[in-house]
Amino acid sequence: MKFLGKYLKDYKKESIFAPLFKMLEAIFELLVPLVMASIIDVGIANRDRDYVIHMCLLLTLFAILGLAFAITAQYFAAKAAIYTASKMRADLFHRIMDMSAASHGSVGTSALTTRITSDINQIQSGINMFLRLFLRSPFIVFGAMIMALIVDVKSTLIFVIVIALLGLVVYGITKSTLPIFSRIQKKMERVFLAVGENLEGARVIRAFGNQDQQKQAFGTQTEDLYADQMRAGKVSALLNPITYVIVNLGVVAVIWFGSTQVDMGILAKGQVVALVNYMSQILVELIKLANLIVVLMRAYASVTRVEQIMEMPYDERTYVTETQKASEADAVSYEQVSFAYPQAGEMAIRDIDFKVPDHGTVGIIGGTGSGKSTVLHLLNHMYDASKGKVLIYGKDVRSYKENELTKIVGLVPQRGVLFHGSIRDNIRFGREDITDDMIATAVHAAQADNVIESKEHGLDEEILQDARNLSGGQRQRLMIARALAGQPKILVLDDSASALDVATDAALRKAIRGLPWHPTTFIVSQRASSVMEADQILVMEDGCIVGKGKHEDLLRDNAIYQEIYYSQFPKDEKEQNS
Ligand SMILES: Nc1ncnc2c1ncn2[C@@H]1O[C@H](COP(=O)(O)OP(=O)(O)OP(=O)(O)O)[C@@H](O)[C@H]1O
Repeated sequence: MKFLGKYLKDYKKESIFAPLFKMLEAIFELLVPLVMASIIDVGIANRDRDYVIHMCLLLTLFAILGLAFAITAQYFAAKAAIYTASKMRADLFHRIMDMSAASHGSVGTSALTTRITSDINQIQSGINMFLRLFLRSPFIVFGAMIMALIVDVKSTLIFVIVIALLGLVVYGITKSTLPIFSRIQKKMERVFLAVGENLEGARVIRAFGNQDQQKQAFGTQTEDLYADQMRAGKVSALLNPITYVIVNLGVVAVIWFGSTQVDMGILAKGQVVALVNYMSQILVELIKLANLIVVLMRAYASVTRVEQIMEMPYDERTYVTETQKASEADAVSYEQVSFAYPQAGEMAIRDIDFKVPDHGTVGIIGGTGSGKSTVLHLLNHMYDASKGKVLIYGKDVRSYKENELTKIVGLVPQRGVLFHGSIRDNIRFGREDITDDMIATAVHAAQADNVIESKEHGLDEEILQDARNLSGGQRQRLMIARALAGQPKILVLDDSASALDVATDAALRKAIRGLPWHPTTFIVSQRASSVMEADQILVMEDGCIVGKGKHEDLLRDNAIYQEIYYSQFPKDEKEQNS
């Protein structure tokens, strides 16, 4: 709650005025039964038309003032709720943007999406309802009781019994439905996740003819959710009938008791009507209170979930101070590096040891899951190595600031994305120092000239959501251009030419070799043709480097390299060709 208080602190005025105006509205509401009673007992009883008209005008004034106060309260409550939610959403977004890869991986994209959308909406509704009702409803319940006390002390006992019974029923029902509601929230998250995955993977599902299985799995999940919703609905459905029965019994008791009082000349008829009205007001407010409790509990759960993300450590990576002269060493060195992903028991890579001189090219080849991408995740310090050291220009990567590393290492990830916006904006990607000439050089080297030419607006062509107006190969080339545009000293292509045809792939490698600033280049690929010209090839298997050297040496001595190479260039073909 301290967390929420931090946000509401900025809306002190609204947080005070909203309940205050709601209380003012409540005062008028509490006065209405008294005025009604005097209309009946004084105006109608004495056939005093003027009195009735005056009192009716007074009621109209109460209604207008009540409405004005209610609207003002709603304005302040909505303002505090909307601004708090917007600020929290913005802060959460910033927090997610600054999240380390490890934290991001441990929470997961779909959970983060739910927190920034539905959880923040729950918090917004909770704040809005809380500010309007947390004072008003108890105020009306106790106020109506006190007014009843003013009208007739003896009838108050009926009110006490009715309020106690209503309180018990509301408490019992809320207590038994709350755990069901929190289960529903969790199941709803799972349904959202399934919807998201199915929509994103719609094409894959169709391509594999997997629609029926997906429909069935989704059906099971929604049935499960439906069962809980029905359970909660059945229990909640008891609230109205039970409370109405109690209140109506109370009303009967008030009328019965009131009529005996009227007969004895202690109470007037209008006063009995006022008591009945107070009884109804109590009922309405207790039901509102029950709803408020449910909304607040849900909002509380959402606050906890959002807080959990906001409180995550900013950066779990470690940083060291090192002053070694950068230019004196190799561009990249891995010294006996091992690494296990957070929450994974096993090391994904073990004892990785190699050096790359400045301007050198390294090819990394190996089967799927052999650890190729993981080796590169440590190069730009996305994760801390579990053991050993990664050095860039002789300095531990942990001694570089994050923005220094992103300038030095230009990365084309295996599963990169382009964003909605122009091609130019995607290539420049917010880096103001990148000139149009640098973009042109990058586009040319990335073999993306014809991508730009094929678009009506060239570099200003809009990339649509999910880059659906680009082919897989076009996307890859633009992502390579984006990495090259900043002219990084180290270029990392993580299986990022897989959608290019062999000729374009070869032209790309040639263009990279001809780049004027000669970046040190890493090429990860499953294709032997993509890495065979590298100065050094690392062959990976099961998280380890099992071969290191030039193509000719590996082809002669390394069984795994031979296996990969000959599976792509069968011996017979080669012999026939030669
Ligand atoms: N974020 C992650 N969290 C946990 N384990 C991971 C993560 N990423 C990869 N791994 C595991 O680490 C191992 C190495 O994966 P990596 O992606 O480095 O392989 P790869 O050689 O690049 O494979 P591919 O050629 O299929 O891309 C695999 O066993 C994989 O399951």
